[in-house]
Amino acid sequence: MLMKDGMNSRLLLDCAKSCILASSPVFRRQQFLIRCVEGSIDHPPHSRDMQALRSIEVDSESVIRAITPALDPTRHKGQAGNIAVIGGCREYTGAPYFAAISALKIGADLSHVFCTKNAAPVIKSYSPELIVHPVLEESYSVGEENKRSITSKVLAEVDKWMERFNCLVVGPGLGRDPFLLDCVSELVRHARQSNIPIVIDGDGLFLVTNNLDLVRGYPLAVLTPNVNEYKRLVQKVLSSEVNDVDAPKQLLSLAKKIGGVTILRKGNSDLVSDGDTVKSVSIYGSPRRCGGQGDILSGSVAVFLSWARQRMLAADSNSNLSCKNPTVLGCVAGSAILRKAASLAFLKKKRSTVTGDIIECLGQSLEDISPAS
Ligand SMILES: NC(=O)C1=CN([C@@H]2O[C@H](COP(=O)(O)OP(=O)(O)OC[C@H]3O[C@@H](n4cnc5c(N)ncnc54)[C@H](OP(=O)(O)O)[C@@H]3O)[C@@H](O)[C@H]2O)[C@@H](O)CC1
Ligand SMILES: Nc1ncnc2c1ncn2[C@@H]1O[C@H](COP(=O)(O)OP(=O)(O)OP(=O)(O)O)[C@@H](O)[C@H]1O
Ligand SMILES: [Mg+2]
Repeated sequence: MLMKDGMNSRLLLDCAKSCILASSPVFRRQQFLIRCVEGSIDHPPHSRDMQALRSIEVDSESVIRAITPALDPTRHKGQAGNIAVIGGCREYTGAPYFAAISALKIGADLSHVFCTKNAAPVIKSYSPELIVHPVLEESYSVGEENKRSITSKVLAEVDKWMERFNCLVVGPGLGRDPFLLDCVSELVRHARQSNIPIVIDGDGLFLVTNNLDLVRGYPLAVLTPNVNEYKRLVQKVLSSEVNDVDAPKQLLSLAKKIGGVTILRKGNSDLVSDGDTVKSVSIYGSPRRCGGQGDILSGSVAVFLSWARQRMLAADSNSNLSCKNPTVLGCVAGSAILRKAASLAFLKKKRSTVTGDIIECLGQSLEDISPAS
């Protein structure tokens, strides 16, 4: 009977399946709430919790349909998105590749990677589709006396391109070398001066958590923390521990405290807040937790954010979406498409599903929601 008041039943069943696969007390509580909403438990004692769960779940498919641009023959290369990933070092070459190729597979026209010199040939060898710039340097390869001139060179190299990018993704596979992170801090400042949206993920969050002024008060910044990264952020900003019982409220105050940046807290349900509103995406994904899914998410968010921004800036924009913040819309759409792709990949590959399999399903998941023609 609770379905009648606007609940999306498929969405709830998706949500329930996801929770069944999880076993922590918090997930069991969510599962219980969903069964209450479905009506399979008669007199739920925590109706306020149920209402909270229902009120923040967003119709992510409508969001995707509203912001995905038509494939218009009058548009030229770059208009559907020109994305740059800043990441890739000695240890990690997979993460920046996953983020950058996902951006292309969602529908961006161009995808760049700015990485360290030795990571570049490896990343290039994964795909000829990516434009790879071997510009970053780590401490071990530079003498103390060269640091300043190398930083200027890196900034000049990236600045040549900066104005063309619709969004930067900073951090997948970036590593934590102090000199490299100093350089990247400067790049973030330059992007901010140029009003370019920035998605901060992975080691970019390590950098930003220790230097919050880089993003504080910048409405075009999106942070996409996983469990560890979120814990560090909460400890640093709120001087408290993660509160799983009142997760939306804590996320809201965290985003507010950093001056209205948008935060996508990844987990069983993905929660999104810009300090003003909280949305959740709980559609069924996959029980496989292979590394790299967060990288797909960051590349996807970058593209959808760019599309949402274009749509919101368009003079004829008359979308009736309840939320108009393009960073929130980008996060919701990115989360939903990753989850759909993960679910499709798991149907085919089961326990052997890896990140590449999910990337292969990105196109189909978007096509199912917003057909190309
Ligand atoms: N195929 C690939 O190339 C993939 C690469 N990936 C890339 O990996 C990077 C880290 O991301 P992740 O998700 O492993 O970080 P997270 O859960 O905070 O850490 C787990 C534990 O490890 C530790 N730790 C991490 N980095 C450290 C470092 N540099 N040096 C020392 N310690 C470090 C950390 O310790 P703590 O931070 O608590 O001190 C925690 O205990 C990031 O760039 C990501 O994009 C992933 O995207 C997956 C696919
Ligand atoms: N417990 C979970 N149950 C269901 N889905 C989850 C769970 N945790 C994460 N996910 C899904 O996986 C996506 C990536 O989250 P994850 O926590 O794996 O990021 P990450 O650790 O940054 O990944 P990466 O390995 O790329 O760095 C989330 O957006 C969400 O859709
Ligand atoms: Mg990650």
